Amino acid sequence: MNDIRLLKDQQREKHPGFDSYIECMSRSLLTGLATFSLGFAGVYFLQQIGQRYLPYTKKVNILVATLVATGAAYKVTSDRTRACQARWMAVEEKYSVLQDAIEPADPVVAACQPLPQLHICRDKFTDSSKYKGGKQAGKRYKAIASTHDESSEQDDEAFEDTMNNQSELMEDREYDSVASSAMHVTKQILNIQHVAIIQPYIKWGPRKNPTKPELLLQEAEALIRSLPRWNIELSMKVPVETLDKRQLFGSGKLEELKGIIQARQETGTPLTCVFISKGTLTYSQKQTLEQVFRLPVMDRYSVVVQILRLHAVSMEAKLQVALAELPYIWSQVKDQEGSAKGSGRIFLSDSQRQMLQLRERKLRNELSTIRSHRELLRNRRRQKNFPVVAVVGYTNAGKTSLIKALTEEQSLQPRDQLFATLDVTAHAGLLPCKLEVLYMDTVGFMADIPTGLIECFVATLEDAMLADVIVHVQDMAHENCAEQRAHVERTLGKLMQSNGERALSPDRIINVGNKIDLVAFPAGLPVDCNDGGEEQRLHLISSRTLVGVHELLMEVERRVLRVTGRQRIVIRVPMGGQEMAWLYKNAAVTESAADPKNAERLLVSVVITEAKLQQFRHLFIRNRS
Ligand SMILES: Nc1nc2c(ncn2[C@@H]2O[C@H](COP(=O)(O)OP(=O)(O)OP(=O)(O)O)[C@@H](O)[C@H]2O)c(=O)[nH]1
Ligand SMILES: [Mg+2]
Repeated sequence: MNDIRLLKDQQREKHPGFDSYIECMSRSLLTGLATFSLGFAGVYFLQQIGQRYLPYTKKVNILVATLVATGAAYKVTSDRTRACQARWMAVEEKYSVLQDAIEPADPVVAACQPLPQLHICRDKFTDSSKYKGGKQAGKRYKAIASTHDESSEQDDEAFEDTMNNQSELMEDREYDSVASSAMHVTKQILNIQHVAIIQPYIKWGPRKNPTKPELLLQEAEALIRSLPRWNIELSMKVPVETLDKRQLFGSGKLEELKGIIQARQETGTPLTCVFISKGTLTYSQKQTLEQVFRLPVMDRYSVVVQILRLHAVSMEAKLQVALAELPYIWSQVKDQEGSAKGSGRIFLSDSQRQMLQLRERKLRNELSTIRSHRELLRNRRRQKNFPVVAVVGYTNAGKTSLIKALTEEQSLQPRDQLFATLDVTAHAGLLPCKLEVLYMDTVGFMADIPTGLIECFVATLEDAMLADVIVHVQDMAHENCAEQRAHVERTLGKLMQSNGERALSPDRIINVGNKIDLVAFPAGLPVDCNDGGEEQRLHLISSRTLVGVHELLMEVERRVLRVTGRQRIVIRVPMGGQEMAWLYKNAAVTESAADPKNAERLLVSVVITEAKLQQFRHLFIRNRS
C-alpha cells in the first residue's frame, strides 16, 4: 500500500497534471459504466416491448442489448479518455510555461543542474504541539498545561481544526515553483549536492566585520554541513572592497574564481551549486554570478531557509518558515524591477504577485491563531504557578543538551547542526528542593541573518522573554565565543525593548559556559567571558560529561526562588487536616515527616511564595489562635 502511495507521489512530483489525469480517468470509467447500464436497460426494455410484435427470443434480446450498450459505453469512454489526455497535457504545458517564465532565460544557466531533492523525515519532536521529549514528557507537560476544564478541551479541538486547514498552505504548487526559482530552495531535498563555498569579506574600512574571515568561513561550512548530503567540495574566502557591487567581486577576482570553478568542474566531482556566504545577494548579483559560474548561486538567506524547512516539525515552525521566505522573494522582485539593465523579462506575473500577497495574509492569520493558543497555554501555566526557566543562546551552543542534562529527559536529541531546534518547547524538571520548573528550549541565534528571516521567529521567543529566569548557554569551545555572547545579548536586549517587556535584569540571567570538556583549561577560557559581578558569573559546565551541572542546578534553584519570591520553609500541620490538602494545592510540598515532638502533627517542607504563605497564615494559623 505504501509502495503504491510512494509511486503516486513520485508521479505527482514528475507530472503536475497527474492529479487531474487520475480524476479525469476515474470519471471516464464511471461514465462508461453508467452508459453501459443505461444502454443495456433501454435496449432491453425496447426489445421486450418489440417482442410482442417480433418473433425474437429472450436470449437474442439480451445479446442485442449487451452489444448496443457496450458500443455506447466504448464510444463515451474513449471520447472522455481523449479529453482527459488533452487536459493532462494542458496542465503539464501550463506548468512548463510557468517554469520557463520564471527560470533564467540564459540557456547556460538554464542548463545548470537543478537543486537536489531529499525526502527527509525528522522526528526530533514527539508532537507538533508545544512540547517535545517522548510520551512521558508529553504527558507531564499536558498535565501541567491543562486546567482540566471543558472549555480548554474545546479550545484544543478548535486549535486542531485550524492546524488541519494550515496544511493547505504547505501544499501550494504554484508557490513552490516561484520559491524554487527565486531562492533555489526545494520543498523536498533529494539528491546529493556538491557545493563550492565562497566567503566574501571586507578587508578594511568601517564596514569590516569584527569577526575574523576564517571564523565566518567556518560558520558558512557549518551551515552547509547542517544539510545532510550536501558536500563541501571547495571553500574559500575572498576579500572584497564592498558587498554592494553589481557583480560582488572585482573583474579580475571574478575571472580567477571562474577559473577555479571551471578547473574543478573538469577534474573533480562536478559542482552543483555555489554558496556565497553573504546575507542576501541582490537579484543582479545573483544573475551575474550564475552566468559567470554557470551554476545556481545561493546566499545565506536561501541556505538558512533550506535548513529551516528541513528542521521545521511543528505546524507553527512550518508556517514561520513559509512566512520568512516571502520577504526574500519580494526583495528579488524589487531588485529586478529597480535594475536598469534588467533582462526585461517579468520576474513575477500579476497573478503570481496576487498569489504571494494572499499567501502572506493567510500565513499571518494562521500564525496569529497559533499565537493566541500559545498565550492560552502560557496563562494556564501561570495559573498553575510553575516557575519557567528559558534556555537561550547562539545556535549549536548546546541548549537542548543542557535541558537534557537538567531534566534527564532521554528522548531529547541534541544534534550537531545549526538551527536544529525551531520550536519553543517546554520540559518539566525538578530542582534539588523538589520544586517543579519548566525549561523552555528555544530557537538559536545567529549573526548575519537578515532581519526579515529572524523576525518571524521572534514571536516564538516571547515565552523566553516572559520566563522567570533565563539561562544563556555559550559554547566555550567556539573560537568566537565572546562575539557570539555579545550578539545574543544585543538581540535579546532589542527584543525586550521592542516588546516592552521588563528589562533584562542581571538577576534573571544565568550565564553558562558549556562544552568545557573540549577546552584546554584555563588558557582556553576567553578572558572577557568571566568578568562581571557574582550575578554575571560564568558557570562552567559540560552537558556531555555533566561536569558542573549539579552546581548549575543549585544556582537555578537559588535564582528561581529569589526571582519568584519563593522560600523554603517547614510548617507543622495537624495530621489529616485541611492544611495538608491546601499546601499540596497551593505550594510545592517537597517532604513530610512525623513530628517527633507531637505524634498528631506532621512536619512539612514546602516551597511557597510570600503571597501564598500569607494566605496560609490567614486561613489556618489565625483561625487556630
Ligand atoms: N563535547 C561536547 N559537546 C556538546 C556539549 N553540549 C552539546 N554538545 C554538542 O553540541 C551539538 C549541539 O548541541 P545542541 O544541544 O543540539 O545545541 P543547540 O544549542 O540546542 O542547537 P540549535 O537547536 O541548533 O540552536 C551537539 O552535537 C551536542 O552533542 C558539551 O558539553 N560537550
Ligand atoms: Mg536545540
